[in-house]
Amino acid sequence: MAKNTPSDNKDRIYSSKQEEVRDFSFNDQVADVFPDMIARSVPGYKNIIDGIGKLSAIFAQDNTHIYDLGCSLGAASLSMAKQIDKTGLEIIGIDNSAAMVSRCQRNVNNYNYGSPIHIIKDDIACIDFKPASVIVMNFTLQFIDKTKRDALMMKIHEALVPGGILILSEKIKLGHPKIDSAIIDCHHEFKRENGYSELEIAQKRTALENVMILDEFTEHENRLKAAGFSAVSIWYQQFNFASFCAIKGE
Ligand SMILES: C[S@@+](CC[C@H](N)C(=O)[O-])C[C@H]1O[C@@H](n2cnc3c(N)ncnc32)[C@H](O)[C@@H]1O
Ligand SMILES: O=C(O)C(=O)C[C@]1(C(=O)O)C=C[C@@H](O)C=C1
Repeated sequence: MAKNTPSDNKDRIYSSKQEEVRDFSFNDQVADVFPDMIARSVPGYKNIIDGIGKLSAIFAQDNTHIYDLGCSLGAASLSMAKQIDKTGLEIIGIDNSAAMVSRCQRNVNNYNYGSPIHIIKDDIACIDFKPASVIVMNFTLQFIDKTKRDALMMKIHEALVPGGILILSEKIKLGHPKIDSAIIDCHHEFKRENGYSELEIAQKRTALENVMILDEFTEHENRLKAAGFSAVSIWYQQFNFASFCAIKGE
């Protein structure tokens, strides 16, 4: 197959000028190119996926559930399944995009690691959790209605067993306007270095404007502490992309 054809799964969604840029959605077009899109858009994505596997291997407890909320194509679920060595675990990946869920199910079917992975299509704001030792939200909370975030963190804290961990990765706002602007420039440079044009960067930014609503680290920290988490820490950050871990006290 020729290299630069649309069927090579390379993200070219915003490469042509669009009359009107529609709100970003996790549809078939996005799901088809998602691994390329996220690797070229999120600094440190591969390291974070690997780190989620390593952290979850430390915090997973026998006979509990592991959740991957907003699992997309299952990258975090698969990293955890590969790295966790515990018994009686069930990994549950949940996403409300039909396009993601069907492709994720195929990805999961192609692997056979220790713990079973179940993929469910649902809205994570409405699910009932089973007792969990690890809950992952890798760049998902930023797409959840801001008014629903506090309640979701409380539900997650309640679902965790003592000593359990939430691993939460987010694109964040930096506190100071000058620093925020400089770091956004660094992120755009990262995208340029990964082959995105000015038009692609600008159109994607417009598409995300109403659907991806960012919080500052302090807002995340306050929300997690208010939900009951006893320890909140950043374990990875590159530019305005960070991953936190929050532990439920024993
Ligand atoms: C940036 S992607 C997450 C990437 C993925 N966690 C990974 O590590 O590759 C955000 C995902 O969250 C899902 N999502 C957004 N809102 C959701 C909701 N209310 N319920 C379930 N999934 C949701 C989207 O469909 C999308 O697949
Ligand atoms: O901030 C951007 O420009 C992004 O592309 C970020 C981001 C994300 O953080 O989820 C947005 C949508 C895609 O899922 C991939 C990456």
